[in-house]
Amino acid sequence: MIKFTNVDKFYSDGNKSLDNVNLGIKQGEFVFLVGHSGAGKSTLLKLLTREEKISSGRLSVLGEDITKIKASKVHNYRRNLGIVFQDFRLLNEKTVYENVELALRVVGTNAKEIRPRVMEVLKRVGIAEKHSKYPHELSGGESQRVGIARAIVNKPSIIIADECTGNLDIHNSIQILKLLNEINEEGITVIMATHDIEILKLFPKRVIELKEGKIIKDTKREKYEINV
Ligand SMILES: Nc1ncnc2c1ncn2[C@@H]1O[C@H](COP(=O)(O)OP(=O)(O)OP(=O)(O)O)[C@@H](O)[C@H]1O
Repeated sequence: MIKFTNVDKFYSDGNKSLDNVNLGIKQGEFVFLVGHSGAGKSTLLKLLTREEKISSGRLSVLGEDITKIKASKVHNYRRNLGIVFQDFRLLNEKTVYENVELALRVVGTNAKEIRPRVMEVLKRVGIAEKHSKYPHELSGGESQRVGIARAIVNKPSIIIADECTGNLDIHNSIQILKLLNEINEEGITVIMATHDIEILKLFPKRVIELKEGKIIKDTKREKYEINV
């Protein structure tokens, strides 16, 4: 359902960030993307979210050639995605409830459905009792739970997470990974870029390693041999 075929990505300064990437990810897989800083992890994720466009090759997601989507229609495509950020990106002047609610409002959800869906998803991530708090009143782990609630409230097919545990301690990172794992077990594809070696050890998943824009390893081994 995600297929990169001979994908290159050059930025406007001529920097080649992805070099002939060939990669298939099936619906329901959980994939870690690893590699040194500058290896191309964020670039690969940005191609999937259509924040950036490929320079050559082909990229299809959910059966659609996403390079052909017009800029004015990209928001429709993104409804299939739940995006989780390292720095949470919550709106500071909105409560937990309102941050999640907004994701439903922007896609025109029926007003009657909104409250039950927001509360259900806040319960799902274990943060329902904090629904009226503001982001500055939350810990990092709590903030990321809200980030995940916002990402899943529209029932996406794919979760894209760029270093989503990068600002958390190991305890909170594990809690967030457990949550992503549960979400994945419901059939949602999870693609997560990480530098977090402890997480890779604890959650044996497919690991794709990038180096200088190329995939140099793609493994489903129980224990990934860490050299990042
Ligand atoms: N907007 C941009 N314009 C020009 N070059 C860029 C841009 N974004 C990234 N790059 C370059 O592309 C390469 C890959 O960067 P990318 O951010 O994808 O790496 P990364 O593996 O995610 O790194 P990190 O782990 O530090 O986040 C790097 O050489 C980077 O300098």
